[in-house]
Amino acid sequence: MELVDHLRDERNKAQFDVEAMKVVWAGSPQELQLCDRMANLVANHPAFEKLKRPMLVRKELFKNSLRKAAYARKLVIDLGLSEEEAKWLRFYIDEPTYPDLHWGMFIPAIEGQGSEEQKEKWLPLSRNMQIIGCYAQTEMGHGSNVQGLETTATFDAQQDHFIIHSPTLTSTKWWPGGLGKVSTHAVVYARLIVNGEFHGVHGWYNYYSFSFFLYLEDHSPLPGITVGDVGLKFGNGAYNTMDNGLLRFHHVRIPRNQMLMRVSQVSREGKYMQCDDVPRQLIYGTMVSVRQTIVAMVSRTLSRAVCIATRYSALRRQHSSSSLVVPCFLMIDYQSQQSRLFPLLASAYAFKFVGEWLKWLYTDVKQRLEANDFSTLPEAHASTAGLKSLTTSATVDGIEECMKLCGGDGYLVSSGLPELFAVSVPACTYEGDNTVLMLQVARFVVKTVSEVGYKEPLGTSSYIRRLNTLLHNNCLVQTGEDWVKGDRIVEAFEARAARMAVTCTQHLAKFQDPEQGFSELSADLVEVAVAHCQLIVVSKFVEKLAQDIPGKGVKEALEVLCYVYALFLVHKHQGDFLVTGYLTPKQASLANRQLRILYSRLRPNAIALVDAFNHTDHYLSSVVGRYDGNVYPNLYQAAFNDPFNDSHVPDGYHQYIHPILNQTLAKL
Ligand SMILES: CC/C=C\C/C=C\C/C=C\C/C=C\CC/C=C/C(=O)SCCNC(=O)CCNC(=O)[C@H](O)C(C)(C)COP(=O)(O)OP(=O)(O)OC[C@H]1O[C@@H](n2cnc3c(N)ncnc32)[C@H](O)[C@@H]1OP(=O)(O)O
Ligand SMILES: Cc1cc2nc3c(=O)[nH]c(=O)nc-3n(C[C@H](O)[C@H](O)[C@H](O)COP(=O)(O)OP(=O)(O)OC[C@H]3O[C@@H](n4cnc5c(N)ncnc54)[C@H](O)[C@@H]3O)c2cc1C
Repeated sequence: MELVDHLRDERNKAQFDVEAMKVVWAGSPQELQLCDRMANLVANHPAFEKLKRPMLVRKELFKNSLRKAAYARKLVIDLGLSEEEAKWLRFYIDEPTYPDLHWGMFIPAIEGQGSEEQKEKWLPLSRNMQIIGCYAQTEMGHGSNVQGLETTATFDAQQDHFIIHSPTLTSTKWWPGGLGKVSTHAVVYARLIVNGEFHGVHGWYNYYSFSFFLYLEDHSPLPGITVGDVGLKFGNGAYNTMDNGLLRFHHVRIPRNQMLMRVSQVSREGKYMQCDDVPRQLIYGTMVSVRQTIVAMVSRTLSRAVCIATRYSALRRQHSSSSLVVPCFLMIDYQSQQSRLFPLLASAYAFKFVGEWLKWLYTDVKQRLEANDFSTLPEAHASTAGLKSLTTSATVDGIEECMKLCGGDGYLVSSGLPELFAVSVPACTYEGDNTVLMLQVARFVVKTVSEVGYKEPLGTSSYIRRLNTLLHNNCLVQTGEDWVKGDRIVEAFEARAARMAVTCTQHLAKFQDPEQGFSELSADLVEVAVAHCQLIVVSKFVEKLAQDIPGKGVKEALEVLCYVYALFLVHKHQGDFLVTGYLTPKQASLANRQLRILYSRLRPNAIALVDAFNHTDHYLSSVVGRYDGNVYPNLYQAAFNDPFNDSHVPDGYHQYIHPILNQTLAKL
C-alpha cells in the first residue's frame, strides 16, 4: 500500500537542509547515528511496545517494566553495547525504572564519594549488575532540607560497626526510586555520630535486602529493616513503573568500611577526620551530576511535545473568522496559535544548546574534582541547580500548553501528551524542588555582587564585572530590526539580571539578620535567579550561532529560533525590563512587533524544524503527532483499540441503567 504523506506540502516549504539540522540537534554526526540506531532498535522490538501502558493496573504495569528492563539488559549484553549506547537504549524505551537510579545515582555516588579502595570493590559489582542500588537521601519529614535528615549512623568502636537507625517516623526514607521492590543495595544518607558527637550528614553504602542473592526465592529484607513502596502516583502508567520506596532501620549494623570515605573518615579507633581540602559539599555531588543530566535530556522531552502539537496544528483546519461554514485556516496559521507554539519550539532548541554547554562545564568540573581542584564547584552547583529548575518548569508548562494547543484531542491519552505530562511533572520536584534550587542560585548571585571589588566574578557571572556599564547604559534599540542582533540581546538580558541582582542585594543589606532578609525577600530572589538563568540560556544560544554551522539555511533558521526565544522572554518579562529602567515602553513594543515578524519567518520551517528532532513514531507514541500526518483514521481506530470499546454493554449497565430506563429504581 502506498504511504501518503499528509504533511508533504508543509515539508516542501522548508527553507533549510533538514538532514544537516538533524546533526546540529543531535550534537554531531556520530551522536545522530547512535541515537537513530538505538531509537530504531527500540521501535522495532515488540518487547518495547508501550501503547497499552496507561490501561494496565499497577502490578501488571510494574511487571511489564521489569520485563522491559530485563530485555534491555539482555540486548546490552548480546549486542555488546557500550555504556553510552545502553543509556540511549534506556532513554528510548521511555519508561522510568530502577536502572535509571542504579546507573544515574547509585554508581555516580560511589564514584564521587567512595575511596579508591571502595570504588575498586563496589563499582565492578554494580556495573555488572550483580548488585542493584538506589539513592536514599530524602526522608518523610525532610526533602529540601538535607541538613535536617534524622537517620543516624552511630559508630560502635567495640565491634567496628555503624548502627543505622531511624529514630522517628519522619526519619523514614521516603521516595527513593528503585528502593521499594527491586534494589539490593542503597547509598543511605544519615547523621554521623562518633563518641556521642554529631558530625553532620554523610553517605553510607548499605545493603538492606537479601535480594543480593538473586536466586533466593524469599526476597525478604534483612532483620531490622522495613521496606516498601510509597504508593500509587499521579497519572496512570507514567511514573508508576518506578518503585519509589520507603525504608526504616531498626539498629541495623554495617561494617565501618561501608561509610563512603572520600569526604571524611572514621578510623578503627573512632577518630573522625575531615579529608584535607575536600569540601563537605562534595557529598552533594551526585545531585550536581543528575541535575546536569536532567538539563541534557529535558530538551528532548519538550521537543517531543512540540513535535506533536506542531504536526497536529499543521493538519487540522478551523473556520476563518469571516466564514463559519468553510473550514479553511490551518490551526498553525492563527497568530495566537503561533505565539503559544513557536516560543516552545524555540525553547526546545535553546535548552538543547544550553544542555550541551552544561555538559561541557560539568565534564570540566568533574576532572577538576578528581584532581582535588574544587574552585569551580560553586559555579557548577549554581548553574546545574538553576538550569535544572528553569528548564524543567518551562518544559512541564510547555507540555501542558501543547496539550491545549491540540484542543480536545490533546487530552486523549492516544495523543501521547497526558502521559508525557504526568511522567515529567515530578522533575520540578525531584533532584531539588525548583523554587529551592532557584534560591540557591540567588544566594550565589547575591554573593557574587556583594564581593565585587575584591573577588573577580567568573564564568556565568562574569557580566557582573561590567556592573557600572550595565547599571547606567540603557538600551540603544531604535527599530524592530535592532532587536535581531545577538550582542544587543545578550546585553539586554545582562542589564536586566545585573539591575535586579543589585536592587535585591541592596534590600538585603538593610536587614540586620541576613537569613531573615533572605527569607522575607525570597520571592524577589527567585526572580533574580530566573533572570540570571535566562541570561545563561540566551547567551549560550547566541554563542552557538557564532560557531561554524554547515548546511543550507540551517544557521538562518537557528537565528530565527534564537531571536524568538529571546524576544518572547523580553515580552513575557517586560515588567522586569521596564521597572529596571533598561527599556522604554517604545522599545518593549518594538520587541513584540519584531517577534510577530519572526513568527512569520519561522512558519514555513515549522514542520521541518520538528522533523529535525528525528523522533520515531514509537518514541512519540502519539496519534496526532504521527510522522505521516494521517491522523483522523488512526484517531478513529485508536478509540476502538481501547478495551472499553470491546462491548457495547459495559459492566453495570444492566444493574444501574436498566432500572432508570424501566423506572424500577425502587428495586435497587
Ligand atoms: C521534564 C523532565 C525532563 C527530563 C528528565 C530527564 C531525565 C531524568 C534523568 C534523571 C532523573 C531520574 C530520576 C530522578 C531521581 C530523583 C532523585 C532525587 O530526588 S535525590 C534527592 C534530591 N534532593 C535534593 O535535591 C534536595 C535539595 N536540597 C539541597 O540540595 C540542599 O540541601 C540545599 C541546596 C537546599 C542546601 O541546603 P542548606 O542547608 O541551605 O545548605 P548547606 O548548609 O547544606 O550547604 C550550603 C553550602 O553548600 C553549597 N551547596 C549546596 N548544594 C550544593 C551542591 N549540590 N554542590 C555544591 N555545593 C552545594 C551552597 O551553595 C552553600 O555554599 P556557600 O556556603 O554559600 O558557599
Ligand atoms: C518521582 C520522585 C522521585 C524521587 N526520587 C528520589 C530518589 O531517588 N532519592 C531521594 O532521595 N529522593 C527522591 N525524591 C524526593 C525528592 O528529592 C524530594 O521530593 C524533593 O527534594 C523535595 O522535597 P520535599 O518533597 O520534602 O518537598 P518540601 O521540601 O517539603 O517542599 C514543599 C514546598 O515547600 C517549599 N520549600 C521547601 N523548602 C523551602 C525553603 N527553604 N524556602 C522556600 N520554600 C521552600 C518548596 O518550594 C515546595 O513548594 C523523589 C521525589 C519524586 C517526586
